[in-house]
Amino acid sequence: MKDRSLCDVLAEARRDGRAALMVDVKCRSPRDGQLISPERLEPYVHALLAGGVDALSTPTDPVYFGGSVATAQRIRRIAAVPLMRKEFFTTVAQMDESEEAGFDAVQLSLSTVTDPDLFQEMKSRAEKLGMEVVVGVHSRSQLERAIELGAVAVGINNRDITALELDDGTVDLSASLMSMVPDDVFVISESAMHTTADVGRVAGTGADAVLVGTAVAKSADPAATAREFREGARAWRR
Ligand SMILES: O=C(O)c1ccccc1NCC(=O)[C@H](O)[C@H](O)COP(=O)(O)O
Repeated sequence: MKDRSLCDVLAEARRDGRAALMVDVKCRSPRDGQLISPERLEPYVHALLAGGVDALSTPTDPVYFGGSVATAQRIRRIAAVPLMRKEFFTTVAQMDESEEAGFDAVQLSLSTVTDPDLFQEMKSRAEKLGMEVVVGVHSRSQLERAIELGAVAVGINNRDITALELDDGTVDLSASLMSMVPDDVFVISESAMHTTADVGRVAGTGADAVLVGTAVAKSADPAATAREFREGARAWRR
């Protein structure tokens, strides 16, 4: 295990009775076009840190999300919080690449890594390299499978990632699946949160973290929005 641990951050939030705030540093979205220009990357990440973000993720896919491993390394250089990689992973070698780039965690989505043997090989390799694996799910059956696979953390994506964000997504999905998750599995609810009320509603279902991308990137004051979302994820749990 690395010094920085996403699960430690989630456990700490759980002990504090709040949901942690994760921000997805997404340079481009298929729905909204460019969100973070290359010259804005470092100021943006500094703003998130100033806003008290607990952990970060970033999609490294260049085609739809405008990301890259090089961009992730720029984030890594300035952010001491846990960093999770999102990607349409296709090879086990990408686990080594993730570790070398400085990621603490990878999200392996059951929607995109559909070959069970490849999924298992990627998971084992990532864990062997000391990274944490978040199993991405988008349905009840995928959540059951994630639990069977011994996931320590699941990312419930409120959007169908295979629709490339052109679906609206709804936090109702996280709300409906929460009761199925055993206590010893951490839950990150991801996507389709636009307001502090959305964040609060998800935190209120018992998620250990909320992961927001677009709403923070589009905000005129990302530090203030991160602060507000973090506070929302705390206040609604009381
Ligand atoms: O979720 C994945 O597995 C994934 C893989 C490759 C590229 C992107 C991926 N996910 C991106 C997202 O799910 C969203 O950007 C993220 O949850 C933030 O969503 P939003 O707040 O709605 O912008």
